[in-house]
Amino acid sequence: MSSNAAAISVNATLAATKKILRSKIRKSLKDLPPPTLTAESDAVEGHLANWDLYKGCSSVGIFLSMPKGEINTRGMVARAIRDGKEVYVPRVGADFELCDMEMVKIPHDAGDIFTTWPKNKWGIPEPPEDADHTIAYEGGSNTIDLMIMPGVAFDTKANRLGQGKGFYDRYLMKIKEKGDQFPTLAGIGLSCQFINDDVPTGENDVALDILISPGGIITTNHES
Ligand SMILES: Nc1nc2c(c(=O)[nH]1)N(C=O)[C@@H](CNc1ccc(C(=O)N[C@@H](CCC(=O)O)C(=O)O)cc1)CN2
Ligand SMILES: Nc1ncnc2c1ncn2[C@@H]1O[C@H](COP(=O)(O)OP(=O)(O)OP(=O)(O)O)[C@@H](O)[C@H]1O
Repeated sequence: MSSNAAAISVNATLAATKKILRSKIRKSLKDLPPPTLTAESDAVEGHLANWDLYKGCSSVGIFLSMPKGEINTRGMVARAIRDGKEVYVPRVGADFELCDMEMVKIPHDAGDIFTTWPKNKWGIPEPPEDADHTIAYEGGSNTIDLMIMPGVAFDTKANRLGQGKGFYDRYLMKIKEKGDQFPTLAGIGLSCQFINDDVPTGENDVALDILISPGGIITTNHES
């Protein structure tokens, strides 16, 4: 086998292994009773709120949760705004196939974005394209101190398995290519998403600095 063919086969195996793990965890998430999802989301919010790095940071990147099968971030978003942070959220834009993403600042007068902003194909609210929004890392400013990352699964070394489109991994690569400093990367999720087995990883996957589970903050030895 040529080295090129070998690399393709390794990547195919990696993608298949990730897919199996993704569907297993997605099933657990689907079966989670709504009161458990709410209680666990509140617990994660509590740990975030008490974390010194969060308390000291001025800008936070966070995702707006999907309607189902994902930790509910409404409370965390509202809290970060109340705490006076600049809060940035993803906008994936109209062409999903590009897998391109920006982090857009929530304007101070935005109101209840979960009800007023348009929803993308996954039911996630997104900042409207036509409004005059501030984009993170544009013109070398508006950087993000703390990036709260979604995931399907996280392992004990803070490796992350995402939704399988590579949006966040590509976004982080853009920051690196611009020569900007990485934000602190914190993965959040529900209990069934923190697994003892290793998450399969490839060369594009970026390990996180810290995990926040309903049980508390999990620090790692990972050097960012
Ligand atoms: N709340 C939230 N916002 C986010 C993310 C996320 O994980 N959570 N993203 C993180 O990257 C980006 C969006 N990426 C996503 C990629 C795929 C799916 C998804 O549900 N995909 C399949 C699932 C079924 C399957 O493939 O088996 C689908 O289209 O139904 C959702 C979000 C940016 N915004
Ligand atoms: N930085 C990158 N540049 C180019 N392609 C990438 C990059 N990161 C990931 N990809 C590609 O995107 C696809 C999905 O990657 P992967 O399965 O790692 O996504 P994920 O980390 O689960 O998703 P997400 O980051 O959206 O949560 C793969 O084909 C992968 O090769």
